[in-house]
This record gives sequence, C-alpha cells and structure tokens, in this order.
Amino acid sequence: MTDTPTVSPLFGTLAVIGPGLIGSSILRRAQRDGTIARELVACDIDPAVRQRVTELGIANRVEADPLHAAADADCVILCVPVGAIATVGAQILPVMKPGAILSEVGSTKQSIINAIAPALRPDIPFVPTHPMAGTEYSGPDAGFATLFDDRWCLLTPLEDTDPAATALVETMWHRLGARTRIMDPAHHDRVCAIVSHLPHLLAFTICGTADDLADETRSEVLDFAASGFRDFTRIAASDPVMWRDIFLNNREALLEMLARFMEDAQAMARAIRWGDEDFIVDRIERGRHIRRSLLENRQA
Ligand SMILES: NC(=O)C1=CN([C@@H]2O[C@H](COP(=O)(O)OP(=O)(O)OC[C@H]3O[C@@H](n4cnc5c(N)ncnc54)[C@H](O)[C@@H]3O)[C@@H](O)[C@H]2O)C=CC1
Ligand SMILES: O=C(O)C(=O)Cc1ccc(O)cc1
Repeated sequence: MTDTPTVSPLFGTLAVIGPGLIGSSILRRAQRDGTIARELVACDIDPAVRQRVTELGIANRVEADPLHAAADADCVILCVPVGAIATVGAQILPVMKPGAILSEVGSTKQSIINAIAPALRPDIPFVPTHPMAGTEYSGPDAGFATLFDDRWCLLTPLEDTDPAATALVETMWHRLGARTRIMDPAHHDRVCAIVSHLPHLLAFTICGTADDLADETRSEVLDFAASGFRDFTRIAASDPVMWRDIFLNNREALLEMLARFMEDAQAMARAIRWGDEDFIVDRIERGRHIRRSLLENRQA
C-alpha cells in the first residue's frame, strides 16, 4: 500500500520565505495534503525560526539564504512582514528560474505592487495574494494546517500577469482549504481598511486608552473586563511590526475609513446626548445583522 496522492502536485519545489504563522500554516497543509508540491523549502532570516522549523519537520529543506531557497523553486511565496516583501522579492527575482511563479501573502497590496514593480521580470509571473485568515499569534509554532479552511484568499494579479499562473496559484489556495476571489489591488486595500485594518487600529487604541487611565481604574479594567473589552484585547495582542507595516502601507485608505468612522461615532455620541432612542437602536440592530450574516457565511 502506498499513500501517494492520485492528484499530481502543482509544483516540483515550493519555497516559503518567512515560515511564521502564515508561512508555516502553508507548509503544514502542503505537507499533509501532498498535492501542492513534491518538495517544500523554508527560508527565514531568524536562526531561531530556522531551528524551530527544522524541529517541527514541516519542510524538506531549511535555508538561511533566500537566494538558495529561490534558485530552484517553481513557486516562491513571500510570507514576511509587508515592509520586507518588496525588498526580499527584488533580492530573489534575479536568481529565479524562468517560468517560476513569485507570490506573496501581505495584508496590503497596492504599495507592495508599486515597490516590487521595477524588479519584476517578464518571465516570472507575479501573483499577489492575501489569505483573510489568521490569529493574533506569530511565529512557526502558531501555524496550523486548517488555518485557511473555508476562509477567503484574495488574489490581485497585475494586468500583465499570465492568467495560467494566476489559475495555478488559485488552485494552490483551494488545495490549502480556502475560497478565492480575484480583486483589483486598490479595491482590495479599501475593503481591508474597513474589515481588518480599522478594527485593529480601534483595538490598539482602546487598549491604550484603558492603559492610560489612573492605576486604580486600570486594575479594575483588568479585574472586571467583560467580554466587550476582552474581545478587543485579543486583536490588540497582534504583532507590532506586522501592524506598523500594514498601517503605513495602507495609509490613505485607512485614514479615509478612520475619518468616516469618527463621523459615525460623533453621530452616535450626539444621539446618546439627545436621547435619540431610534438612532441608537438602529445602529445596534445593524451590528446584529452583520454578525448574523457572518455566521451564515461561516466567517465568524
Ligand atoms: N498574521 C495574520 O493573521 C496574517 C498575516 N498576513 C500577512 O502575512 C505576512 C506574514 O505574517 P505572519 O505569518 O503573521 O508573520 P510572522 O511574524 O509569524 O512570520 C514572519 C516571518 O518572516 C521572517 N522574516 C522577516 N523578515 C524577513 C526577511 N527579510 N527574510 C526572511 N525572513 C524574514 C520572520 O523572522 C518571521 O519568521 C505579513 O505580510 C502579514 O501582513 C496575511 C494574513 C493574515
Ligand atoms: O486574528 C484576527 O482576527 C485577524 O484579523 C487575523 C488577520 C490579520 C491580518 C490579516 O491580513 C488577515 C487576518
């Protein structure tokens, strides 16, 4: 008996640069699934991460040098923080094999595309992606094989990206468990500003506000935090470098959504001041409706 998969692997060698939460989840699922790549290569700048990935046994090869990892790969996925994606991409592009695919998983899209554009090669299709799945934890121990199950992965290929390469990356995400949608990069950044980046900004801010309160009150916040505050603290526990990069790389869309939010929060404040019950109830009902829709779509 052999457990060789009947579907042939999409790639000979898949290299994951930055096997943290997202990268190690890709490796775990690819290793378990067997239909994504015959060989899995991991590469990280941090020796402790390389050591851990080796111990976890989630790659066939672990490299310190991204050029070694990329040179013989059929697909390279950059899973490093947004601010490092274009730099690492530009570093490896010159050594990649003609026809190999370059992809990445950053949480913002337009600024990455702009920054990497001068280094792109006509014989290396570039397929930016964004799995809308994650947690507040980072690093190779935080990853798990089912992270992408039923989650959306947004793809933002360039106008001249070979459609066959986009289709291959889309199939890879289906095999990783995700649903996919193709989107324009600027539209992606506006959507993510409201559904992901602004909520994180609010979570960091509310935790900062609570922390700024007098010592006595702060300890009461910690003692009596009911589920409302507690839910914000989960998001606020996210990685500082990752979120610094996201905020700075989606500056315009995020600031626009924040301005709209502040207007709406002012409207709520006014309704509370003047006892406008209908307005307050309407806003709360809209929130409940959105939550119900998420549950129905299996996204909550
Ligand atoms: N954390 C999340 O929930 C999600 C994150 N993303 C995006 O995925 C990317 C990775 O995020 P995580 O996996 O959470 O981060 P992580 O911090 O868990 O892993 C990133 C890894 O990249 C390595 N790294 C940093 N700079 C490097 C370089 N120059 N060369 C090689 N390795 C380098 C780090 O040592 C680390 O091991 C980010 O761009 C993030 O915006 C996308 C969806 C969800
Ligand atoms: O943990 C959470 O609630 C998240 O929102 C995870 C997450 C973080 C960044 C992304 O670009 C996508 C998903």
